[in-house]
Amino acid sequence: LRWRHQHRGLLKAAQQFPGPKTLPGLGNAMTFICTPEEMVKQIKSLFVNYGDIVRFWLGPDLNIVVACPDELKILLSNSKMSVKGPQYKYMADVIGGGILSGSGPEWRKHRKIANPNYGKRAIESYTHVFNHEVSLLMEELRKKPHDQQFDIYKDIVNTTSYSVCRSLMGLTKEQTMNITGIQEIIEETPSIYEIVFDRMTKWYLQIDPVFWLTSQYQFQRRFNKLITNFSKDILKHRREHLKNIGEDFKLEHMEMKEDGMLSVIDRFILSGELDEPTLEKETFTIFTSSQEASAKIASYLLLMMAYHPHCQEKLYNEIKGVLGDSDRDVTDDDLKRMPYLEMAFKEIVRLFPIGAMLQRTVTEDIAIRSGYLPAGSSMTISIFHLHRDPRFWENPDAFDPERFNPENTERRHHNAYIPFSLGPMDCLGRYFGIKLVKTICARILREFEVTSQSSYEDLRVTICISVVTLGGYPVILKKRNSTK
Ligand code: HEM
Repeated sequence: LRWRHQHRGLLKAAQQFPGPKTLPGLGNAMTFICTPEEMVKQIKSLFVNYGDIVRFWLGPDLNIVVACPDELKILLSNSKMSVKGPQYKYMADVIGGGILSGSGPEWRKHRKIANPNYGKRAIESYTHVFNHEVSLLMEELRKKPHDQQFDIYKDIVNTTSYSVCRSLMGLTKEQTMNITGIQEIIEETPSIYEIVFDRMTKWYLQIDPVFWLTSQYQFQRRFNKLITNFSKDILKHRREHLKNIGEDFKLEHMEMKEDGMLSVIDRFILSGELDEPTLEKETFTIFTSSQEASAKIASYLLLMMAYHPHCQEKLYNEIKGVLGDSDRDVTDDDLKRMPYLEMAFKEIVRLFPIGAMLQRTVTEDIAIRSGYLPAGSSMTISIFHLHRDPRFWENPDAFDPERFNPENTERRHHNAYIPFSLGPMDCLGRYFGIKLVKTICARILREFEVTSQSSYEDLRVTICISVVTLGGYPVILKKRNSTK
């Protein structure tokens, strides 16, 4: 009763918006106690039953789900919207409240320090590292037994992880291979995100004493120790490296707006702004925000090519036209000459977004078309459902890169496509991810024809922070005749 009295303004404001019936204390939290696949349907049914702006309560948190693209663009770009929502707390329990799950002055400071390494010019300087790591991947793929199906994500995630360590984090190949616990971290990261997402969506796991009784909590504790040791090791290497660099060089490169000569970790250390525990968490965040997303998108792209041979043929001809028959490095100029690869990439991040659902805290009342979002509520956006909304996408679940040819792009509702989010908290690593994914896929598809024993109709996906498949990324690689 006291809660109702204290929050009567929020309760009243909630009445502006339609939404499902609530249970005392729980609100609509029970809606999300279901199988992962059911959850995707439950969220869709909210839009179908209640329209573009829907309210639901996760316990005491009022969520207003906005599905109208024009409204979304304005809201995400609004400075009053640069506080991440309460559900990010469960992410912060693992990666800290910094660049990926934090808000306010701390987040702003970290983002500003890291920014120079994510610009286009800095990413250009990573060409050699990306290609070297992909060459090692190609060697592994060539050893795969002929005609045997395997989960390609497991190979690609090593490539993306090592690429990140050797570019954004500044480590040598040898240091990367020997970072404490790197392989365990790579293998267990999907499980930790499952736990985080479970806590975001299951009300009883949000009660700390209940969570502490679970095996998930034990796993999270162990994983957090892995993170600490992993990050300590990386920080040690970078501190040793920085001792041997002149002060003028450091000053000059710290000032640059776009630059890959210092690593992100160097910038965090040199800024002097982060205490040791924060440095450790942020070191892991820089790693995890990039390796997982890039590996997933590359794996989806290859799987979709396996499921859509006519698209693969078109893409193969484009890649072969640019790279010829040799297994040479892929450059930025090469990628610019691959428009179909760009279209395929865009279609992948439409269907399988990395930030499938976002949440922001409304810090002050914000006027919208049909009323206002009250301070203290959360705005929730389902990029997954926006990208499959039949009002904006014909045959929305079908894979069709042609949606992104210039004519169709022109015709489409521009704000209905936000794979990297929008506004001050948009994706920092888009250029990094795009280039790494394209480099991996162009080189694999040039040398191998990709097939699968399953078909697109068999693909089952769910939301677990990003969109994940329930059966991995099962492909068969067959060497093309013309490749050397
Ligand atoms: C390749 C496909 C990728 C997609 C589709 C993607 C998408 C997104 C989205 C939608 C967000 C907003 C998340 C939110 O507000 O909750 C985000 C945030 C972020 N992404 Fe990505 N991402 C990708 C790859 C990467 C890569 C490779 C990196 C790093 C190299 C990266 C680094 C980040 C960071 C640091 C943020 C937090 C930004 C902030 O809050 O200030 N992402 N990404």
